[in-house]
Order: sequence, then structure tokens, then C-alpha cells
Amino acid sequence: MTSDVTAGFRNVVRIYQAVAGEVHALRGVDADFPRGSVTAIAGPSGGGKSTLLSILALRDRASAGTVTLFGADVTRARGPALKTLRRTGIAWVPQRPSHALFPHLSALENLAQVARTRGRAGGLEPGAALEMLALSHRAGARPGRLSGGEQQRLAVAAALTHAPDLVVADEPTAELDDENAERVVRALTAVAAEGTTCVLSTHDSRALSRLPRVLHLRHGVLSAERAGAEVQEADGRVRTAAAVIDSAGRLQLPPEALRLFPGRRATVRIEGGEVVLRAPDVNLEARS
Ligand SMILES: Nc1ncnc2c1ncn2[C@@H]1O[C@H](COP(=O)(O)OP(=O)(O)OP(=O)(O)O)[C@@H](O)[C@H]1O
Repeated sequence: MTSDVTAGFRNVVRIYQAVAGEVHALRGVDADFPRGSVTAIAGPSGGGKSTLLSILALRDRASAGTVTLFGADVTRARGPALKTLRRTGIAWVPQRPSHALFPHLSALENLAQVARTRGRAGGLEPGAALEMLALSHRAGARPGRLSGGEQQRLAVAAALTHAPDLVVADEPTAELDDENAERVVRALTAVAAEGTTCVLSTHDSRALSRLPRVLHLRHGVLSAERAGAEVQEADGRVRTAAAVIDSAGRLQLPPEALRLFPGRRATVRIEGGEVVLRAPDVNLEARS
């Protein structure tokens, strides 16, 4: 692994011991997360996304395989070394963001505390981080007074204040409207441009369509990196966007593709191993 790679997984396995038996959440995952990249981990519910992120953020341990972080093997890191890596090198934005926030401090004080105890060169000043996530008007509110979406944005703002080498965010846009989801993606892309490596899990087609690198995790297996769907824009340019298929077979199209289906109906043709979706011919539909 070169120093251009912040983190790497080699044949990582995670087995949970549950009452009903063993759950194989990760079944030999290989992945590299290059420095300054933003990677989305997509895939169906239960596919292993949170497990992968928890191991990457050193919140959980692999049952087998090797995890490398900042050029060192951290698979069995423990004690003060583990604590230091977690505190200074990694910002963790959990699925329930209240777990990452100090409940007795206001939003602004939360960020000031992060800046004081973990902030590094390049970290945003707390007021600027609040502004970037459109939270300036909530500066005086404690996390318990914030909505789920505001807590989520505050946890992302804390990561911007921290400016770590690695940000790991579990579903950071799950509770957000389009505008705020866009703010979070923009904020993560901005810190990545400064050299921070960002890895997030998401089902969110809005986030997926904006991120250049998407890894798909299904039943604990990472499929080959997929560039996503190609979308032809009105001007004839073809651009690539990712789409997610859930376990029931429902396909979530990125907004650019959705615009091609104003009636929200499609004909599906399977052709030489490829699936072609077309908006139905309205006149033919009316006759049938
Ligand atoms: N602590 C645990 N004990 C037992 N099984 C677990 C535990 N945590 C997760 N699992 C199981 O491991 C598998 C992967 O779960 P994980 O939460 O990583 O998936 P996910 O892709 O993040 O799902 P979601 O999108 O719903 O959050 C699932 O089958 C889940 O039930």
C-alpha cells in the first residue's frame, strides 16, 4: 500500500455471534480508500455497510483479515494507540448522530470543544462550520433541541472543525431534505479537496449521483467498483450516475434519469444481458 492510500481492507471478515447463530456480516472485503477521495458504500439494508464503516473507524474489530490505516496495520490496535488514532485521526459520524455530540453543550460549544481537543491545522472555525451546514441560527441550541437532520448536520460540522485524515459517516444524508443533503455532500467534497479521505454509507440516490466513487456491498461482499448508470443529458452529453436497487428489486434512479420518466412509468426490456428502461409511448399506452 502506498502513502496515497489512507486506509485499506484485505480479506476482511466480520462474524457476529447472535442468539440464532453466526451472522457473516463481511465475507472477505478488499478495498482501498485513496487519500483525498470520497467513497460511497451503497447496497441493500443488512448488506454490511455499517459494519464496514465501524471497522474502518476503529469502533469495531475484524474477525479476520487485515485493516491498514495511515500506512500501519491497525487490525489489532488497542490501548492508547487505538485511542489516539480514534481521537485525532478519524472523525466518526454515526447513524444516530446524538452519540457523537455532547448533550450538555450548545451546537456552537460542541464545535468549540472539538476544535479545542481534536482540531487540527486546516479545520474550520466553529462559526464557519455551522454556517457551511446552515446551522448558524441554531448555534445556541443543545443537541436534544435539534431535529434529527440538524443533529446530523452538526455531526458533519464537527468533522469539518476537526479536519482529521479520515471522515467516516454512516448515512449522513438519511434525514435531510434535498438542499441539506446537497450541503453535506458539498462539505465532504470540500474537505476531501484539502486531503481528508471521506467514506460514507448511503441509500440516497441524491448523494450517489454526485459522488464519483461508489462501492456496492451486498450480503457482506463488495462487488467490483461500478461507475453507475450512464445518463444522457438534454444536450446529448452522456454522464455517469449511480443507481441503487433494493432487495425487492425497486430501482432508485438519480434525478437526472428520473426526469426522463415524467409519467413515472417505464417499459423494461432485457436485451443481451442488459436492461433497457424507456418511457412508454403515450399514444400506444392510450390505445392498449
Ligand atoms: N451486533 C450485531 N449482532 C448480530 N448481528 C448483527 C449485529 N450488527 C449487525 N448485524 C447483522 O450483520 C448484517 C450487516 O448489518 P449492517 O448493519 O452492517 O448492515 P447495513 O448495510 O449497514 O444495513 P442498514 O442499511 O440497514 O443500516 C445484518 O445481517 C445485521 O443483522
